[in-house]
Amino acid sequence: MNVSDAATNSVRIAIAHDPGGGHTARFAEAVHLGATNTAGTESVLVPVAELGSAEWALLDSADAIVFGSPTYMGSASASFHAFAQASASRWLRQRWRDKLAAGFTNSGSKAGDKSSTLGYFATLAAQHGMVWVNLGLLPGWNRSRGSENDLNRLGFHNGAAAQSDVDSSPDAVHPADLRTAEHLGRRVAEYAAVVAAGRAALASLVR
Ligand SMILES: Cc1cc2nc3c(=O)[nH]c(=O)nc-3n(C[C@H](O)[C@H](O)[C@H](O)COP(=O)(O)O)c2cc1C
Repeated sequence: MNVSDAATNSVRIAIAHDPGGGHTARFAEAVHLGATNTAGTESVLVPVAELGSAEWALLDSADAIVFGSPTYMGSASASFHAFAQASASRWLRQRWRDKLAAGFTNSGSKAGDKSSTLGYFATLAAQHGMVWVNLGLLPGWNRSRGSENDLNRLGFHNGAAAQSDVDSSPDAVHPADLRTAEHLGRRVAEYAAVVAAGRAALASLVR
């Protein structure tokens, strides 16, 4: 069992992300908000460029890890890939096996090859034996009465995707994308609680 405490139903989510130039940091904070606003959840933001032993321990003890990065050149950033490579030490012992995983990304174009980044996160999670939590939202902004303010306005399924104009400041990120990221944080927190409760129930059966 991870840090979740079955007695208090508390679960911990770690958001392993590259804040990029600031836009992606806003979405990491939104995922964090969605998770912390879910009863019984602790959430921690872990910037992947600053990993010391304490930060690795946070990841090792989390019930769920949410991966996040800007999309640069059609994939996660170099900084995120360096983190993924460094996580091979965990992969070798399958240290993160059976944790939940999810992902989010942000890029300049509406599509912008963000699917590649989210797909990469899912592959990274699979290599670690983690269990992928998708976005769980129907696509928004795809009907005559739809609007860019719809949740999941960009229509992704594998994770939360955001678009920020390349000449905009991080203060100007799209509110619908922030709400979509918050939704992901909430969804991961809810599933982490379900898994923790299920494990506790199974453990009590075999006692
Ligand atoms: C090196 C580099 C590569 C980029 N590659 C892409 C890309 O593949 N697709 C895209 O839509 N935007 C791309 N962009 C635009 C960024 O994804 C966009 O500006 C994003 O909001 C940056 O987020 P950040 O402020 O968190 O770094 C790229 C930007 C840079 C600097």
